[in-house]
Amino acid sequence: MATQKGKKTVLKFDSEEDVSKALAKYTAELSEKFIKQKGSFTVVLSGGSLIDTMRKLVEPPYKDSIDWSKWWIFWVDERVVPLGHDDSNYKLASDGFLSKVPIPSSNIYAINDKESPEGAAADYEARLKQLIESKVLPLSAITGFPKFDLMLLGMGPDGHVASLFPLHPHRHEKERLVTFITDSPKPPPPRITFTFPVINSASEIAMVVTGAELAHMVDVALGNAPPPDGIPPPCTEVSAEEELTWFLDKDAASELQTSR
Ligand SMILES: O=C1O[C@H](COP(=O)(O)O)[C@@H](O)[C@H](O)[C@H]1O
Repeated sequence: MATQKGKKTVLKFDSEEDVSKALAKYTAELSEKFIKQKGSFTVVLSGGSLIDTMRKLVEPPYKDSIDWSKWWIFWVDERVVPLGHDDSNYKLASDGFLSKVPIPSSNIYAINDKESPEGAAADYEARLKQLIESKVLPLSAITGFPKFDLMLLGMGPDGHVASLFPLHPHRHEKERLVTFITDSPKPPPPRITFTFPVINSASEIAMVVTGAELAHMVDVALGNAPPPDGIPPPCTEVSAEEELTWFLDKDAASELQTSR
């Protein structure tokens, strides 16, 4: 069971465009803070709508002011398909974000797409462990799991985060850093995903949620509505060591507003 260790902040914006602007400012400020503190910035991406909402980060003034050479990129989840496939979270990020900024390619941790889901999860976990050994990734003093600086998460209408789905037992995984599934309810079925102990060890987490179809689940995630079938969805388990910040547009926050 995740414990709420850090602060939780809910930010509501008039439009998705305003979320995009605020997310860029927030990310740029964290980049500056962590690079000043520790000489690097480790960022974990999701797939889905997040990458488009990150678009303002690759525009002026941030494109030219961020020290991209100090960034390290990881994926909280990935579909086990070739990296050039349209379903690949790597391809999505590569086309919409990574190809536009000078992050060293050796700092970009795509999955090994030649492996099975099980092999790809084991390979990704082993590469994270090497980064722990080489001190690129510190361990959380609270959990002993690797501590990333920033995780940028999205959420599905069923309340899934990463590839941790409501009815899948791997959402309860407590030992592994990275696990896999072969039967995701959302296509494509084979995926790997960070586990909750890793997600919840991050310093900062941004939950970026836009669109009316997610309004009810936002209400559930923030504890204002009961979970469907009495089973709290994965989004209710997210917490960060320093701060969890929800970025919502007016549509995603629409049920919150009416319930107040
Ligand atoms: O399948 C996935 O879905 C979630 C949510 O996507 P969204 O389009 O509703 O924002 C995403 O966060 C995850 O990385 C992805 O693999």
